[in-house]
Amino acid sequence: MTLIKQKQGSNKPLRALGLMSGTSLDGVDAAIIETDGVEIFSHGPVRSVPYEPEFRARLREVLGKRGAPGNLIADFTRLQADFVLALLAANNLSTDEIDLIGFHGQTIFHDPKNRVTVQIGDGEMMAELTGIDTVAEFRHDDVAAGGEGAPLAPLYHQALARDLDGPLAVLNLGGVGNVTYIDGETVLAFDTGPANALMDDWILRHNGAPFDEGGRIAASGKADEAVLAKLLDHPYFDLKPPKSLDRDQFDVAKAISWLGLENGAATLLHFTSETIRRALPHLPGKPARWLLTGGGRKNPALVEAIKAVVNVPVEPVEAVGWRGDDLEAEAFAFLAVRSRRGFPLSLPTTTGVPEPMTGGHFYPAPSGARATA
Ligand SMILES: Nc1ncnc2c1ncn2[C@@H]1O[C@H](COP(=O)(O)OP(=O)(O)OP(=O)(O)O)[C@@H](O)[C@H]1O
Ligand SMILES: CC(=O)N[C@H]1[C@@H]2OC[C@@H](O2)[C@@H](O)[C@@H]1O[C@H](C)C(=O)O
Repeated sequence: MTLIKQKQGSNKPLRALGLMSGTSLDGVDAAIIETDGVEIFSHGPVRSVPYEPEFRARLREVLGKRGAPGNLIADFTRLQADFVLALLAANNLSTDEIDLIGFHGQTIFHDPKNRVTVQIGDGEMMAELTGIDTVAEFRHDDVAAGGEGAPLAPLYHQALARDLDGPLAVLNLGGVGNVTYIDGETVLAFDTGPANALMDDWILRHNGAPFDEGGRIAASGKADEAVLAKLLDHPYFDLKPPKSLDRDQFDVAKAISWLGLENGAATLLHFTSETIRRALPHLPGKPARWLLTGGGRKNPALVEAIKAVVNVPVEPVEAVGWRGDDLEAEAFAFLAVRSRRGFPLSLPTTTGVPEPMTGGHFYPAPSGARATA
């Protein structure tokens, strides 16, 4: 990466490393950026590592629970700390060249209406193991203040989009889907519905693969219209934003159980694209363009179905030079810097907090504890 010379002053850019483990449970992503919390000055090295099936199963076991065994939290944190050190070593960076880690952790439970959101991961241990100052627990304060606690990437989307013409929609197709509508200073966001999680679960159960590569299985089937209508008959889609979802909030197992592999996959894929149709009336205007991020943008069958729904250009975020595999890790690097600077992480229009709010908990690295990378 080309590292810019750091500006002096209170808002000098920091070199931050974001760590994201998303609802797909597919693995962990890390990305380094340089930012002052407003502008992004450079995009640095990235790294992704898939979880071993056994580790994924351990995470899956605690989904929907309000806590996790201490040894899982410690193993999860250690794995991510080792991953940070490996990323630095691979890029000849030492730990003292990184100012801050933004450690999202793994969401295992999300119930903002009852003011609870649980991300496992131990920020203090991360700071100790890496020797790098760490910000964690990004969603807690938002939820405690009555916000949804999610999505949090929208302010990063807005920062990235500052030179692009609006109105545009950034659609993240992860385990859960979330959209950010941006038009100048207007930014509005919410979770659209399930994106890949239900499809992944279906494929895993039926043929043991982690996901439907290229959407090929779904493309070889036919969506069952009656089942689709039943799935879409859910109060979530009529709720006005802000709104957010837990990974497993849609229990579709019974409705689709009798469908075969291909038709079940096709039905779930169209369920995802139809959730976008249901999102349209909640946007403040009609986006002139949709930019897709997250793993679902690599599923051509899903992308085609979304194109048919929105009827304006739909492109991967790479079309505007962003990094679709790394955007969320970058977002938590960005948010970590904003947290240190006391800048808002969320707005009434992104999570429903009563007023723009900062958040995140700071864990300073113990002095003299710089790990060798
Ligand atoms: N080549 C591909 N073909 C089809 N689907 C793919 C492909 N690559 C990734 N995906 C889908 O994308 C998912 C991973 O997406 P991503 O990494 O954006 O999720 P995440 O970050 O865990 O989720 P979230 O944004 O909800 O936290 C995979 O589980 C899979 O369903
Ligand atoms: C509670 C939680 O972890 N939500 C995730 C999830 O995954 C996608 C969607 O649901 C989004 O709301 C959020 O993640 C992204 C990174 C966000 O906060 O912007």
